[in-house]
Order: sequence, then C-alpha cells, then structure tokens
Amino acid sequence: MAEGIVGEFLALKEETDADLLAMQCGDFYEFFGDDAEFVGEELDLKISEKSSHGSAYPMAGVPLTELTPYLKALVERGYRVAVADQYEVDGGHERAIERVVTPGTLLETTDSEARYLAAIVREGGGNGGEDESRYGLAFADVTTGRFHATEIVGGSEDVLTECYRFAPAEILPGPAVRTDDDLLGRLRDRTDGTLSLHTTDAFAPDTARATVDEQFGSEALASVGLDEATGAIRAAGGVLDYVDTTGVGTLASMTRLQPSQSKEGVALDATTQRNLELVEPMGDGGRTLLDTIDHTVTSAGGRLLREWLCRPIRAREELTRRADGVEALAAAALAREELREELGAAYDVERLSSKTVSGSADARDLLRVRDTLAVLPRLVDAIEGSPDLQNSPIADVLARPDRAAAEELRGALDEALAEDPPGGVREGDLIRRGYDDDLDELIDGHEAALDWIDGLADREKRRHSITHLSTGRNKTDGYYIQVGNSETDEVPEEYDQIKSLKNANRYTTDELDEREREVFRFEERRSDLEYELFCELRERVADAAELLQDVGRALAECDCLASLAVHAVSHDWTRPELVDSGLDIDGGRHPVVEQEVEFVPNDLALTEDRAFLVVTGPNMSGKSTYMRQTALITLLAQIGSFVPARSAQVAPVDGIYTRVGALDELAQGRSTFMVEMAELANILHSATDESLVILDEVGRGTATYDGISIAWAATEYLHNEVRAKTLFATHYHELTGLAEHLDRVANVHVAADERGDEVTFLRTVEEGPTDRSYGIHVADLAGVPEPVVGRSRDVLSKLRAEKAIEARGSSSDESVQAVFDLDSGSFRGSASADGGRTADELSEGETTENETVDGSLDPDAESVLDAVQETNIGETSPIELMSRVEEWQRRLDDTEDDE
Ligand SMILES: Nc1ncnc2c1ncn2[C@@H]1O[C@H](COP(=O)(O)OP(=O)(O)OP(=O)(O)O)[C@@H](O)[C@H]1O
Repeated sequence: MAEGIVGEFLALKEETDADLLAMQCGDFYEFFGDDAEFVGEELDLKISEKSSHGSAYPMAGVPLTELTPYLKALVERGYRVAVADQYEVDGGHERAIERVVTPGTLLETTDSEARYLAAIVREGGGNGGEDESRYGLAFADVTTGRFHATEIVGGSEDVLTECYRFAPAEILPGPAVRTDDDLLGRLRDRTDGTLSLHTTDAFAPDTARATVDEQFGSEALASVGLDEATGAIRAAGGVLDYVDTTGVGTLASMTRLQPSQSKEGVALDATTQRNLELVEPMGDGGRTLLDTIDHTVTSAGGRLLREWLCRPIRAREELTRRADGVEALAAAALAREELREELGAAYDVERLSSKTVSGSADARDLLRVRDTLAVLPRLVDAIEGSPDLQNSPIADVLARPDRAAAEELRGALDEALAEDPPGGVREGDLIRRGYDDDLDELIDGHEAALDWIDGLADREKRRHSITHLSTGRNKTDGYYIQVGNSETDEVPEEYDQIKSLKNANRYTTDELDEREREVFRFEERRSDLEYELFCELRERVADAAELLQDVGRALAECDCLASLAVHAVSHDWTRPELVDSGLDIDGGRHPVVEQEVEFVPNDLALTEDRAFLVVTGPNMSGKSTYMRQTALITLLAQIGSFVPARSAQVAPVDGIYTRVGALDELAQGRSTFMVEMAELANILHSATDESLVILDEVGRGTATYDGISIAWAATEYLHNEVRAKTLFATHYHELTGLAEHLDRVANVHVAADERGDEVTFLRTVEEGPTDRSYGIHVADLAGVPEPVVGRSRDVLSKLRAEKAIEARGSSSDESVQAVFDLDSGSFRGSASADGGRTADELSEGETTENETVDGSLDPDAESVLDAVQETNIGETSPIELMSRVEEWQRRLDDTEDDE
C-alpha cells in the first residue's frame, strides 16, 4: 500500500463509490493513479509522475479555482466525482471527502433545461407480473428545487414514459429495480441518465417516510394525496437521502412536494412524444414543435414551455385560464412587448435560489437575485397600464408571489451589495459603504492608511529632493520605496535597503512598515467582516428560497404565456373552443410544416357517429401530416395554447396515442415489426373512448396478408371495444371497405390530380376513399433510374389489366396484394406468382399453388381455409392472429413441398 499523499488518496478512494476522486493538495486538486490517467485522457490534462516511497504514480491536477469546469465536463459525461478538501489542523493538514458531484446533482450547469435526479422503486415484492406491479417514482431538480413524486400502477412501459418526460440526468434504481435487467436495459436505451446505486436503507418505507416528512413537513404527503403511496414515498426518500449524502448542500431548496401525475393529466407515452417530435427531432436537422413555438426570453420560461408540451392537461378550468392569458396577451401588443422586454432582464432565479441554499452563490449571484426581484414590480406596472391585461390571468400570476416580501428582500440586497463586486467572496469589495457601521469604520481606517501610502512618494521626493522615487507593493516585498540608481547616494539614513535591482534599489522605513502592518490588518479585518456580512445576506436569501421559487415560477409562466401569444399573433392561430365531445377543425394546419411550405389547410370532423377515419391517398400526398396536425392541434389546445386553424372545437382527450412510421429500435434487439406490434398492443390496452389514436400504416412491417389481417382486426377492436377517436392512414385499400361494415368508420383521402404520367399533389383532404398509391410516381421523384420507373409502369398496367390486384405502397417490395373479401371475412386470391387472380379468373387448365389437378384443394390447404374461415377476427388478439397466420403459411408451404 502506498504511503504519503498517494496513500491518503487511495485510502479516501476506498471510502467512496464515486468513479473518480479529486483531492485538494494546496492550490491544486489532484487525481492519482488510474484516475489521473483517465482524466488526463478525457480532459486532455498533462499527466506527470509522483514518486512515493520508491514507486511512481501518474498524477494530473487542476488549479483550485478551475475545478468547476473540469467537474462539469466529467459529470456531464456521466461520471460521479468525489471531491476531497484540505483543512489546516494544528499546523498540519487533513483531508476529507466533502461532496460527490454526480450527473443528477450537478449545480454548476449552464444547461437551460431542467436537470433531474430520479429514483424508481417497485412495490409488491418479487416479479409479481407486469400488470400488477406498482412503481414509485420521484424526480428532483437540485438546480431549481423542483421535486415531484408519483405512483404508477401497471407496466414498466408507464415508468419509461414518465422517465422520458423528465429526461433525468441520473437514475437511482431502488432495491427490486436494480436486479430487473430488462427494465434497466430499457432505461439505458430510452434515457441518457447515468444509473447510480444508493444504499437500500434509504428506500426502506419507514426511513423514507421520515425523510420526506422532515423535508416537506408532516402534512405534505397527505396534502398532495400521496399519504398511502408507499412506492412514491420510498422513491422520494431515496432521492432526498442521496442529495443529502452527496453533500451538494441544496436540500433546503426543495421546499415543495408536487405530485407529478394528476388525474387530469393526458397520457402521452414516450413513443408518441417522439413520433410527434414535440421536444426532440426524429432525425438530424428535424425541427421540433418546441423549437417552432418557443419565443420565450428567459431560460425558466423555456423550461416551463417544454414541460407543458410534454405534460398536456385536461382540466378545463386551468386550460381556460391559460388560454385567457394568451388571448389577453395576444390582444395587448404593446403591453406584451413591454412585458417581454422587462422579462428579458430576469435571471434564472430558481437556479440562483438553489445556488444560494448550497452556499455556492457569490455576490454577483445575489445582485442577479436583486435585479430579478426588481423585474416583478415593473411587470405589474406594465400590465396595470393595459386594459386588456389588468384583470387577466397574467395579473393573477403576478399576484402569486408575496410582492411585499420580494420588495423587502430586493431592498435589503440593494442596500448591502456593492455595485461591481468581484467573482470571489473572500477578498472584500462586496458590501456597500453605509450598510454596517463597523465595516464603515474599517473602511475609513483602511482608506486613511492607503491615502498615507499614496502620498508618500510625493512627500519623500520633496523632502529629499530625489526625482526618481516611487512607491509600490508586491507579494514578496510588501510596500517599498524605490529609488533609481543615479540617486541612491541621496537616500537618507532612515531608509533600509531591502532589495537591489538592475537600475534601482528598494527601501523601507519604520514608518512605512508600521503603515503597511496597518493596511494589512485593515484588509484582513475588512474582508473577514465583509465575508461575514455577505454570508448573513446569502443566508437571508437562502431562507427566502420559497419566495424566490414563487417569483421564478410566476415570471416563467408570464414568459410562457407571452411566448404562446407571440406565436399565435404572428402565425394567425386561433383560440380553440373546448367542447364536450368530438373534434371539429376548420382549416387546420401543421404547426411545424406550415413554417416550411405553402400549406394547404384542411378540415377534419370527428363526432360520436363518425369517430374513425380511414385516410388513404398517394404516397407523399400528406396523410401523415394531416394526422399529425390533428394530434398537435389537440395537444396545443390541451396546453392552453391557440392552434393553427381557422377555427377549432376540441373536446379534451385523456390520451394521445400514435403509431407512426417505423422507428429503428434495433439497438434494443427488437425487430422493427416487433416494435410496431408492441406499440399497437400498448395502444389497444391503454386507449379509451376519450382518447385520440393516430395509426400510420400499421401492419406494413410484415407480409401483406398478416398486415391486412392485423390492420383489419385492430380497426374492429378500436371501433367496437375501445371506441377511441381514430385516424388510420393506410395503403391497404381493402380497409376502405370497412366503412360499409362498421357504422362509425368513414373514409377520407388526400387528393391528387393525374394527367398522363404527371401527378400533382393537391394536399386537400376529401371525403371518400381512393385506390391509387402513385408509388411509381414517388419513385420517379426520388430519382429511381428511368428504365426501372418505365418498366414499373409497364408492369403496373399489365397487373391492372388483370384486375384483381391493387398497387401498394412504395415502401414494400411487393407490388401486388390480395383482396380481402368483406362478406366472408376471408381473402380472395393470393399475392403470389399467379398475379393475385381469383380462382375464377384463372384460365382453363391452370391451377393455383394449392389446387390439385382435378380442381379440388388438397386436404391440408382445405383445412387451412377452414381455419381461416372459423377465425373470429373480432375476438382474436393481433398477436394471436399473427401467429395463426404464420402457422397457416407454414402448413401451406409444407403442402407445396410435399408435391
Ligand atoms: N397540407 C399540406 N400543404 C402543403 N404541403 C403539405 C401538406 N401536407 C403535406 N405536405 C408536404 O408533403 C410532404 C409529404 O407529406 P406526408 O409525409 O404527410 O405524406 P404521406 O402521404 O404520409 O406519405 P407516405 O404515404 O409516403 O408516408 C410533407 O413533408 C410536406 O412537405
């Protein structure tokens, strides 16, 4: 075992489970051994060698004052770094680990997004089966003091959704979760959070409850309806304990416990959030809804807007309040701009509050708090001058924080703080004159002593008639008198030489020594007293954490509402009317696409009697856009925003579910089709008659028969059982026949104009089905070589001439497909080499694959047909249906092989 400083490092390293240790050695923080090599590589630090008792150890260090950016870089890459500080004790040194900086507890972030630390626990012991599992989740943002807890009953998919929503930087899996490899694997795939283990004791029910009670008060759990939610309490206790033990010192900034999922919430799973590109683009260069509508001027406002988008609500009262606010701000152009300009001067006071609580705020931070508090009355003035805003929800938002307390704190900070303080807090110049009598006395004494020294050079020059005489101060010599070589003979006797330079000599005198001691004494006492006064002030601000959070949240909400108003006005959006049922959009547009192209608005009507639309139309015509715009208009209405439409009547939904396009989740080892089916299963399980479901080409990831069967069965199930409002885009034109069989299904199509080989996309949505996909036209547009396009046209017209087939989507390598017989509920014809002709259409003497020469089917094929006929699609789950179709195909293949 190494001794000396390296030994001490290694011993401390044993104490912590952090990935890396930075240990203070004088003016540096040093990493030794493997840690040194690692950070040297990661952060491009110079690695040197430290010899210790005959062995050499790699060593890398950063200056004391520069640790923060290095820590930040390491932590943002997902590492946990312990920091050991050095103390003077009885003339020697001692070192101890003071804090562990982790991705979820990094205070020094410049990231404008929230930075959550999450804990997940599973209740009910054992594996208990997915359906009956009960999960507790807690999320804390140490940078703003936000704290949410919730309990989820159901599958782990809901846990992932909630995690996706908060995008935690670090996740603490509780005792049962840490052995659940499947869930851990999916957490790793779906979030960027580092997984960290924390002592299981912290998650024990009684301990956790005590921790939560101590933090938020014994009434808090009951008041937010989580008193019985043991899972949520255990997760919350785990998070709080972790924040406490990592020693970042921000525990006190967490003043309020919020339940994260209210009954009024809208289900919006991770897949849907991604599909709709709410806050994260699907591909490189993609534009999100947030990018498009975010005109906030503060980072807290931007954070809140993001939160609203990911967490739409149903509560009409709140939606009406927000929309009233947006409407008032939209009407009051001048006041709105004034409000936004004032808001622009506000700092992220929630973050500043956490910094203050942790003791890391400096005088400049407190000035920022002061300046932000000063914004509040100016905002109040701005709205009081506007008839539109005076009695609007904006006035209520600004009335929420205790304005008198805010003004008092602002006044106190203003009185105390110097106008241009340094970044450090130990060197003085923090506090204004006139704030503290003792300090003023010290300042007077200090300045008098400095004045004496300032005048010394002139006095000495006169007294001794020396021209080249000056005074100065440096670290080694302290204050000195310097005389040029040409005049050193004139120097009086009382001058004591302390240094000889090339061109001059330096001296001191008894009196100068005396004054120097005085100045040093004053400096020390002054900076000590200033530091003491500053700490008192900082504590006062820390004690006002709740007030600051109120102010921060009020400003963020104003910013957010103003941003929605700006977008509504500049893009001619309209206020949606909240109704009790249905969805009626007149001239709807896609909020993001309308920025990029000349958009053709479209109408949409979903009612109780017409709740399911089958959307057909050519490739690239705008089916997906139409469906997404419907989902986005609904979502925008449910965050309180105006919407891109001429008019819109929206009945708030309880969930938006989408299955759009194929997302590549091969990283999870699941095939694209498997993912598609898992998403479909989730929708069929979770959606209700008050949900909005968007399905884009479900079933296309597999063989045509299977695809149609699944799409057909899913439609029936959604229509008959779930009764959700649904839009279903498909290239299976067979499905357009569903409208004749299911009373609430209707067909719409996106129109195209075809003249010769020329196809023009009209982008208008019209009633009724269409039977063309124009896949070849799209292939042509996409640059497929002309011979291939030409040949495709020939093949297509030949196939069309044979009648019994339909052209299918370009994404498929099959160009033909079977026709589903709506009367029998089974398939006519086949997609195979016979060109899909029905038995009737075959010429004399020809047989289909499974037909015997005498025209009868072989017994195995017949048994398959029987099985197909007997299958009740309405009662068979999609997955079951899939496996049956697979089995039938296998049996048919076997028959073929036998021949
Ligand atoms: N209403 C509209 N007005 C103007 N442009 C539109 C409109 N709708 C869609 N577009 C444009 O058409 C492009 C294709 O639209 P979209 O992806 O919705 O087609 P699609 O029918 O779903 O295609 P596919 O069937 O091949 O998936 C969009 O990227 C957009 O630029």
